[in-house]
Amino acid sequence: MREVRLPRDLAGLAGLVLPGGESTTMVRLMDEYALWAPLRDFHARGGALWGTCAGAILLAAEVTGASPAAPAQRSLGLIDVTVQRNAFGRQLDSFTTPLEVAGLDTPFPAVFIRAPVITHAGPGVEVLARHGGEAVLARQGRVMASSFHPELTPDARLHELFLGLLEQRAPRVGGGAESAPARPPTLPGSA
Ligand SMILES: NC(=O)CC[C@H](N)C(=O)O
Repeated sequence: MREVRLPRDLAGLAGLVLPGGESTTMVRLMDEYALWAPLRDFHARGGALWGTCAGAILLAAEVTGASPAAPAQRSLGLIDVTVQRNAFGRQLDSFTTPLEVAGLDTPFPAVFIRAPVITHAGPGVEVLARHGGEAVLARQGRVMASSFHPELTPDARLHELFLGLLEQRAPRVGGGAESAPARPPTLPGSA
């Protein structure tokens, strides 16, 4: 596992998690570090992607603001969904809830932090969970999008689901682990 900040960091990876944060800032950083084409190429070459919260916003085909007045935002278009940002209100309206997820026997503890919802899913998209009627977890092929933050709970079932996508569908991208640059292990960052 390694942090990906620059296009070259993608070499040798089979999957990529786009974390939560602030998607407007992340769009600017993707411009700054020229990540748009390499990320699309990573997907086209068989890489699996999972976006959580702001990461899900980045993967969506279309992004809308919480109000019609909010400006539209560019996105990668790697999963055929429309995502509405900040759909549950402000930071103070963040919450945790047990979520029924298709394929899991017991509810998943889902942490929503100023989270988006999926307002439209195309025909190729499987909606795996809803909260209050709104889609909050979806998958299309080897791309997953979750409104919530599975990394903030000890429950690893969605991580397992993602790893399953790598094993089943994604050959290693960019020449295999052996040819990836050697790096010291990194601790998870605060982003
Ligand atoms: N927890 C998060 O990732 C919040 C996402 C943030 N509200 C955004 O629109 O980008």
